[in-house]
Amino acid sequence: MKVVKFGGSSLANGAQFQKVINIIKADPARKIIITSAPGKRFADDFKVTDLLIKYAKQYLTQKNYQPVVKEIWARYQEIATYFKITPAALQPLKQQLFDLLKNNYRNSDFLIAAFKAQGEKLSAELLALILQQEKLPARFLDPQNIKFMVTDSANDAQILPQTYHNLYKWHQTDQLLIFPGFYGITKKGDIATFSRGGSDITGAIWARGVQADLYENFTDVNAIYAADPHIVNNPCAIKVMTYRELRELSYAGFSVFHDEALIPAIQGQIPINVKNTNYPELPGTKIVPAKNFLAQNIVTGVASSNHFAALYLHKYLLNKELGFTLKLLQIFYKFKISYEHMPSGIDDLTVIFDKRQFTAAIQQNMCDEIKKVLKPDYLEWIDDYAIIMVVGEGMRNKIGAMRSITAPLAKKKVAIHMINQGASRISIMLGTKKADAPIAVKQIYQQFFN
Ligand SMILES: Nc1ncnc2c1ncn2[C@@H]1O[C@H](COP(=O)(O)OP(=O)(O)O)[C@@H](O)[C@H]1O
Ligand SMILES: N[C@@H](CC(=O)OP(=O)(O)O)C(=O)O
Repeated sequence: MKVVKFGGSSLANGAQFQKVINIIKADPARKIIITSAPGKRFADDFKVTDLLIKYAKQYLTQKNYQPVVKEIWARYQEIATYFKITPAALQPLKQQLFDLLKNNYRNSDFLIAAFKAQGEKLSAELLALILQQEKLPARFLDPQNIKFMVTDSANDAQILPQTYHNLYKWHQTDQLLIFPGFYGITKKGDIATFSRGGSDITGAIWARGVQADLYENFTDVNAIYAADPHIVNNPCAIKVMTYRELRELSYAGFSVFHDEALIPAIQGQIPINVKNTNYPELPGTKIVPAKNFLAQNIVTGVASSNHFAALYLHKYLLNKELGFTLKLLQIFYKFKISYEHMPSGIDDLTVIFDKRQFTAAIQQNMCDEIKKVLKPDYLEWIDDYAIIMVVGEGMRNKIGAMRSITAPLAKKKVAIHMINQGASRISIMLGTKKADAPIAVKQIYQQFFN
């Protein structure tokens, strides 16, 4: 059996829905279908998820939300009209969207989560209606009814282990199950979403839960490329890569596949195939376990990401000071801040964070407390920070890899603020200024792929 996820670009309008239906019909093994909310139809268009967030915020701030809710419904109406779905069949879907404001929510975070999740729910219900109209044995599954349980974090939930047990019941279904991506239900009964792009995670959870033979992830590119096509023109397509290669590259900027979605796939050892809805006959990219994987190149891909900040601390004899790092981590814990990396020297330490966790106040208070408790000789908050990740199973123990990465950067006068190699044997991480990140990606790509 295959679990198949269609991204927002694959469900953006009626014509895209038709391609999805053709793909479902083409292979009877495609039994469990995960939907995203309709995405952009053209470059300046809006994703339905973003419109739903606007709807929630306008409602919360008592602004006029009528235009945006009409705009959202128009997206579904357009698809329904394409397939000649009757107004009577459509009415319950429309009602849910308008009724969102009538429900009770624990707080504004859970309200936003519930509004946001409605995009994938309406896509799934509409797809089920269309497939039923085509006489296919399709059935919409509600996360509430089947107990797709997640943690209590409104907009950044994690799956609860009991969900895998609840999903296994469906492993031999002879129906076509249509399930909304991106969200689940907390123990208290609220809707909570994964982080943005999280329908990929739902698909991976289902694939592990029913022990699928394959997790197909349909998107709008022919393959995962060796570099982000927004940065490098016409990058090479990757035919096969390992889970951990993609995990590291997704973490550092390959937005085509959510980095957290790799974890259920790895746990269940489910192979993944990323494919293009517009050209389903193409092979796409296969993502497989490292066992028996033979690397074709030294480097598989190079990614960059800008949402980082760094805290640099200098204190003489830091290496001898008992409990220095312990106290530092206790301060992060107090401010509910997780850190990403912590490269260190004898008298220096840099801590790299995902800066989306910070407000100006948290940043200020945390730095003040660090100064008070740890008394560093020097503390600097570095906001202009990007991470470049060069990844490849072929890099393991490869002599000269570091020189091949840094030499082309020197040519373009890109300064490297940090190099981290060691913990992961298949990647090298570099810190640069944000403006240098695309130059660095292009240079490293040229070095290994041209
Ligand atoms: N290395 C990469 N390979 C392929 N696509 C990438 C890469 N890095 C970023 N992308 C972007 O990811 C997009 C697909 O992801 P996403 O927009 O989430 O699709 P979907 O709507 O199918 O969920 C592509 O259109 C491409 O612009
Ligand atoms: N619709 C959600 C979840 C998602 O995964 O979307 P997409 O498949 O379009 O990346 C979002 O925009 O975040």
